[in-house]
Amino acid sequence: MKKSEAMKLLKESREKIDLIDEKILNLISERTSLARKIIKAKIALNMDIWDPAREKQIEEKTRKIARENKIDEGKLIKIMRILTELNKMEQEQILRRK
Ligand SMILES: C=C(O[C@@H]1C=C(C(=O)O)C=C[C@H]1O)C(=O)O
Repeated sequence: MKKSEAMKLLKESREKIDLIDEKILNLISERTSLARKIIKAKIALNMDIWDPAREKQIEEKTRKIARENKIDEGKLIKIMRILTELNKMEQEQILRRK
């Protein structure tokens, strides 16, 4: 591959990653903001913030998608655990403000 072609390929790929990253971050924000509705429902249902059964369901779905896409299961699980921790933190903050 010529250097100029390589530079063009790198630039175009990074531009695509930038767009994907922006979508991912917006989706993370949307996912986290759902904590407001979820904690409201949990208060009415007298439910704990932490729901291990639900998190197990999410983990199993994550493992399935990781296998289907040949992505490291452990790493994808870690990412999802961060997202669930983020959501639980948001629920706890809302609860403390009530
Ligand atoms: C969002 C919820 O609260 C917690 C966070 C979860 C998540 O971020 O997916 C899942 C289960 C709960 O531990 C929920 O109960 O659905």
